Amino acid sequence: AEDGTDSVPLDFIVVGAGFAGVTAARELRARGYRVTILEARGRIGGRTWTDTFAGQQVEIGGTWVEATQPNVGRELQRYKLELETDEPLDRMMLPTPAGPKAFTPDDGNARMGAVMSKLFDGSRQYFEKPFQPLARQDLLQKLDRLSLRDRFTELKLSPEEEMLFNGQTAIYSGGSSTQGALTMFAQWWALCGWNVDGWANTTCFRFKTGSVSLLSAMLAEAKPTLMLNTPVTAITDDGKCARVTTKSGKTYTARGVVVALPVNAWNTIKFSPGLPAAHTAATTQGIAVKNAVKLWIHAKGGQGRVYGQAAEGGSPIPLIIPNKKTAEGQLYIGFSVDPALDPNNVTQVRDAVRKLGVDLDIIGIRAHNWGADEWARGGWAFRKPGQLTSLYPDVLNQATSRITFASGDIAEGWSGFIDGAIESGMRAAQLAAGEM
Ligand SMILES: Cc1cc2nc3c(=O)[nH]c(=O)nc-3n(C[C@H](O)[C@H](O)[C@H](O)COP(=O)(O)OP(=O)(O)OC[C@H]3O[C@@H](n4cnc5c(N)ncnc54)[C@H](O)[C@@H]3O)c2cc1C
Repeated sequence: AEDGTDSVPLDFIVVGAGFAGVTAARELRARGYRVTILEARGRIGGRTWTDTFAGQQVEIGGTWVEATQPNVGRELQRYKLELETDEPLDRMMLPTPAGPKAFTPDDGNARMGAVMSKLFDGSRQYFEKPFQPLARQDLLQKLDRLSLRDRFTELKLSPEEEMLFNGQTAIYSGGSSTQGALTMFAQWWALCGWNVDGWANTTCFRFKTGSVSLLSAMLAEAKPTLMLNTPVTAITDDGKCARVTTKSGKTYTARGVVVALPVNAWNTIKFSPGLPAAHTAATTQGIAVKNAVKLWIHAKGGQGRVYGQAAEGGSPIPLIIPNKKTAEGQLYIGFSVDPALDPNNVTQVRDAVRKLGVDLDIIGIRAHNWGADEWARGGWAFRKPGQLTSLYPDVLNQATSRITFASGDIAEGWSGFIDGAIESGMRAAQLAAGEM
């Protein structure tokens, strides 16, 4: 009876032990329910993964958080966890029509901030409430159809100006600025307080004891039955209860299920009845970017704390950000969305980074392709044109009376971030418990 496999149903099943699922489990437990978590991987954390590389604690997925993000801030206080601040940058290598050029961090950020202000001009109105992205749906109907590329075209910036930022719009969008919605980045800009210091702060602070330390603290409170290596294949709501079937053929019955998978993975589960139209559209289109690779690059000293950024199309690794020092040199975080790059090939990585004007003497690489990861099927969330206004009004609701979805990919505030995953888990627990 205790394991839900016979006639006595469990209270709640949470599928997926990333931040959204673990939060939902804790919140359901706080309401007095017993929770079982079914997780496909052999570890918790999903698209966050605290590990070790070059003798240092590193995050293979989501890394940076801020105490000013509402959900992260609240959790830091609750469990008395601390953040660590990255050392300041020595210099920024930014693209110019004449090639990469070194800027002081103040100058480089100010120049990028000037472009961002133009690109997202109007967002104080259309995202007047940054945590309620549909508050001004009236203003968003047309705007939400624009890609970031459409907005660049409309603005007619000088090549110098556009190059300073289109590498970022391209990589966050998944490869090209035509793929990502203007309103996605504009919402981040609004959440950052409409200024470039706020934006720079999104890549500055990390959990001192790793993202896994927050998850572990939450789990200690949630006291779930946690089943790792247990992929779920089918979920049924028969009106009386929810039935969850695992790959090994076991079936668990519960009063409700919180499905805390990446949106891109929803369509790997057989749902009966089938998903509502908005949920189906979301998982068919995908929200997280498909080819996301994050690389930890270990290089001998020499280049120091240099930040490098390419123009759109300028390098298979358009962004590198320095992280910790090691005994031998310096760790850098690189991002790529180029399927042609072999992120474990030192020569390819060195050549890609050289295009940013940074010459690294690489002694080690630790890369993870989140797009190719079968339990992620994508990296960070970045909505496509139209997705906010067409999907959010429905996808935030329960799918059926006993099936509720949670994911950082569909947060109202910081979607694409850990904060958004926690937010979504909080909301899903309320929905599942019948409080909304
Ligand atoms: C490369 C990269 C860098 C990022 N950088 C940052 C950053 O610096 N700061 C930040 O705040 N955010 C960052 N993010 C985003 C952040 O990591 C995510 O928004 C957040 O972790 C998503 O949490 P989630 O719980 O919604 O999904 P996930 O963490 O993906 O959790 C879903 C869980 O479901 C499991 N699962 C999948 N299929 C099944 C199945 N069939 N059965 C059972 N379980 C299943 C998965 O294994 C996983 O554990 C980054 C993401 C990536 C990929």
